[in-house]
Amino acid sequence: MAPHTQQLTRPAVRLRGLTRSFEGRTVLDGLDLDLPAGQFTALLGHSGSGKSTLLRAIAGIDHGVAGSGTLTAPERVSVVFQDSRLLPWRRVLPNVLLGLDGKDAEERGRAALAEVGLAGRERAWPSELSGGEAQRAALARSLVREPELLLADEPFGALDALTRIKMHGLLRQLWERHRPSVLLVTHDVDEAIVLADRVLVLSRGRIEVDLAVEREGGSHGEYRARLLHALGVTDAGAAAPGPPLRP
Ligand SMILES: Nc1ncnc2c1ncn2[C@@H]1O[C@H](COP(=O)(O)OP(=O)(O)OP(=O)(O)O)[C@@H](O)[C@H]1O
Repeated sequence: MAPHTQQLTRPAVRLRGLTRSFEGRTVLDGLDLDLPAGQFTALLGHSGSGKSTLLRAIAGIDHGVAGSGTLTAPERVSVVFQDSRLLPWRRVLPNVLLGLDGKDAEERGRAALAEVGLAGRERAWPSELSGGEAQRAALARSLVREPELLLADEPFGALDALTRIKMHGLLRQLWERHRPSVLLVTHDVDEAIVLADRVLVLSRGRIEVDLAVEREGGSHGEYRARLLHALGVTDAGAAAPGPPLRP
């Protein structure tokens, strides 16, 4: 992606009255949402609340699904999933370049791999990568397409806790450098607060909570409590801290 130079004022994504149903069950129910250009937004919601359905609708990969509403999204959209979806029969660099041509494509692919910390692994097979490295390669595959909008569906969900923390740093760094609009679907309230400038909660088919996260001066604990409350989850740890482990 080209380095960010100016913020667009027009929303990158505009949804109005978005409805999606499966077998007569309404999952998204007249949902309205604007995602400003360049904003990092996280989307929380219970399992089955429709987060992936919403993401697929925005990505335009829900053909054949019953629904209505209007949707505006940018032209260049990249999607990252929980699994890297690298083709096992191609090495890392050709995976990153898949479908791209042009004489500078290879150079851009190498630069994207370097940006995600995979310089030197261009000729590795996907089976030789760790889970975290595979997700780095998936991020490079997105980056090289210079997306205006990056949609990420639980991209770190299958990673161990330490790798997740490293990937948080990487994603935030890439976002700060290139400023695509990001919509990150996650189950993890802390991940949402750490990464995003705005956290949405999807419930009953609509955006029920829209919380701005102040990076300077905001309280992680307060955001966490508000979001857990909105999700109807009792944080037993916070309510009853219990005795110290080593009195
Ligand atoms: N293609 C489909 N056919 C039938 N039902 C579907 C389809 N896609 C999603 N659903 C149903 O729609 C509901 C919302 O699914 P979705 O995957 O969007 O939820 P989610 O919030 O992403 O869940 P999770 O957090 O568990 O991934 C679920 O009840 C699911 O079974």
